[in-house]
Amino acid sequence: MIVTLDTTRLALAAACLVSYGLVCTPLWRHWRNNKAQAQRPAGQAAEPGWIVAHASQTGNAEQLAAQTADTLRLAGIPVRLCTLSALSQDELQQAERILFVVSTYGEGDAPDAAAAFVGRFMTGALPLPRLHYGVLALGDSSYSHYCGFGRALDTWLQEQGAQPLVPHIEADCLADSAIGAWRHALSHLAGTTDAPDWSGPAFGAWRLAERRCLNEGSSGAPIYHIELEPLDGVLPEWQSGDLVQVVAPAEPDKPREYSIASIPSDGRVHLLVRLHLHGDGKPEGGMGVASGWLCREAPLGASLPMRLRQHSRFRLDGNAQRPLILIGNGSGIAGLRGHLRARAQAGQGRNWLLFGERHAQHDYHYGDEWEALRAAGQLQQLDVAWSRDSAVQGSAIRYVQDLLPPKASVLRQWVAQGAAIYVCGSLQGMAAGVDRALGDILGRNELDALVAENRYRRDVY
Ligand SMILES: Cc1cc2nc3c(=O)[nH]c(=O)nc-3n(C[C@H](O)[C@H](O)[C@H](O)COP(=O)(O)O)c2cc1C
Repeated sequence: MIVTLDTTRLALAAACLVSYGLVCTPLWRHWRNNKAQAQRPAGQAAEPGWIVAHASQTGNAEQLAAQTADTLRLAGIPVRLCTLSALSQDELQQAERILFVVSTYGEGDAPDAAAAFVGRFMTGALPLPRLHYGVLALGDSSYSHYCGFGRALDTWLQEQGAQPLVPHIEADCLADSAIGAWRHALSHLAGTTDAPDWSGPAFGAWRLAERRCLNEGSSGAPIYHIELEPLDGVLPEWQSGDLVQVVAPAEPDKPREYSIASIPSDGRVHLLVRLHLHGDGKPEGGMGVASGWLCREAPLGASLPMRLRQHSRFRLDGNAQRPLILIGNGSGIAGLRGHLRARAQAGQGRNWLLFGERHAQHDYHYGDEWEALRAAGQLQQLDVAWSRDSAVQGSAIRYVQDLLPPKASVLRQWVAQGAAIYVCGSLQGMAAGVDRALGDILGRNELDALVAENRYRRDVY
């Protein structure tokens, strides 16, 4: 045996030992966890698992939560993946480790799916001394209440005595650096180095095949019907309610999302894009980067990077056989058009469309399609509100939400017959107004029950 007192050699040997330990510890934990799982009698939970809870409106937080859970499972850790509102008081108080992945909506609010959690727990005190937690907050720094809900949740948890496992992480527009930091923290917490690939599907090349302005002469900003086809000719699968992410050349790292207005049998992806005008409302005053490029600057035939994204909370899914009440305004008609086309294809005629815009003469987007569907018995009820026309005529019905109270008894009837309600369009004014009108007509508890049954779905922006 060679014994040395050379300090350099000793330091090197110590460093080797530490590195060896660092490499082995995760492997050992992985092995130990797998072994513990294998030895456990069926049905018996051997060690308290982790919970990964998500609150998501359009699916980003839900997807990241699922990837978080997969990474933990890969490290041999038992995980329960659920929505925030599915957590009971007992679970919260008994749990030792919960990872929260939450987005922010409205003006710093929780997504719809977390409303019950906020109402039940966050308005009061709930001692959580056992709990260790992490928060990944998704948001967009162009909103004034950046990551408002994630921050509020983090503060509330600390006030209840819960201990952060890592400082909360904020992801601005799903920034890679923040998602990377979360993955890194996760690998560290789980003691694993073999995290699965989290990157989304690659952007494909699509051709701008058709574009036409739908509202020439309107006092509102121009709105364009746009059709795109894949350059390689292979149309991907999607369902009505899904979204696309489009990248404009001037902002390659900030994809914009639009609802898909068509179904695969149309052979193309249709979008309805409102041209965003700055300043005085004239294109010379400046246009939105993505909408300006899509609606005006990109020449027909141009190729653009785009990918499709599942929007599970706005799909028909379990509501496909139910009567549908579709409520929207402005460009929100895009997502509703996808559903109406899917329904027509499936031979489901029990549909009721309520739509609001400015002028009957200029802003009845796809009006000929709605009239044709109605004539064919595929749209049982159609109600429209014209905000600028009614102002001139002195009518009480100005916005789409004003259509609801006069139809209260029909609405109750449809809901009693099992109808699902889909709302698509602007958050400001419309979504809150529709929500209030529905609450008044059906009762808040009934509306909350519809949310819980996935029969009240919103795609609002
Ligand atoms: C209508 C609307 C309102 C939003 N409000 C906020 C906000 O107040 N603060 C914020 O940080 N992000 C806000 N966002 C951005 C979302 O949190 C962000 O897009 C997030 O990635 C969505 O994740 P999700 O798909 O899981 O819901 C808003 C997005 C939309 C469409």
